[in-house]
Amino acid sequence: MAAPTYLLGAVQMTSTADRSRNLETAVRLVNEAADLGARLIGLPENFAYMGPEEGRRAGAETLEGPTVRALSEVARRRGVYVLAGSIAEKVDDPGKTANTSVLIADDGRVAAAYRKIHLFDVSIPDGARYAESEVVVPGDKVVIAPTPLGRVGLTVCYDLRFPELYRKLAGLGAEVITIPAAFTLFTGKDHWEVLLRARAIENLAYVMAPAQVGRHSASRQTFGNAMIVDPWGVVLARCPDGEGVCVAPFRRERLEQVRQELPALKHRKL
Ligand SMILES: O=C(O)CNC(=O)[C@H](CS)NC(=O)CCC(=O)C(=O)O
Repeated sequence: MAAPTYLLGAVQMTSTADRSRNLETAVRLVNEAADLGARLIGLPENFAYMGPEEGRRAGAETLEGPTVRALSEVARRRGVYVLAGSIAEKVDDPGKTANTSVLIADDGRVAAAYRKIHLFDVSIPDGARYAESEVVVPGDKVVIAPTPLGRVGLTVCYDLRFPELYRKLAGLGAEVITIPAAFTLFTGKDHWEVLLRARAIENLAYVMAPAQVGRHSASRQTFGNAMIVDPWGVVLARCPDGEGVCVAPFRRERLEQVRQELPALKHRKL
């Protein structure tokens, strides 16, 4: 029987090219969220490394690598689920990696892994150019993880702009949708909250969105505003600027009430 109520936790951090500091910060903030009572705790996209491309590829790991292992240890020790927002996962193509979100269970085992499907190939009007598909292989699988905390649907960052992925997750029974991100400041200031709340409202699900924040290098600045949104679209918790965590309750009764009062998922025609 799935837990009726528990706390979700979203981490906000400023990852850089300093891997050991990033991992130290990630572990510290997961522990902080666990201290606050959170049982499903998410880290942002690329929490382990944000820096020059060569360094990202050089540090690519498998799901048995040191980054996931370190977080598995925390998950097991604290008895919490940890979403390793995304890591650069080693793939067969030596020039590329996958951008993979890994859900680690409270016994330390990998419960699910999702490879980011939509890659950020965008020239931002502020001058920055992103060409993620030059270095990342896209995933092609929709991933839902049945857990004792509910059915968790995994997505990453730019996926947020593609509602059809979230519809598929809703069809698979998603109750909590995770969206770890490194949204740019430029797009995030206008789009991030609107899109997160829309995904929660239209799919009548909790949304947990850990985020990168602040300045990562001379040319990269992210929006932050890690948040937790309820199935009515209400922002239950939001991180203020800087590194930290925010927590908010998942309540199954609330989820079921909202779905009963507003049965839109049953009214689909297309
Ligand atoms: O580049 C890195 O170091 C880390 N990777 C990212 O930050 C990823 C891929 S480039 N960013 C996004 O998907 C931003 C999406 C976004 O901002 C939007 O949809 O508006």
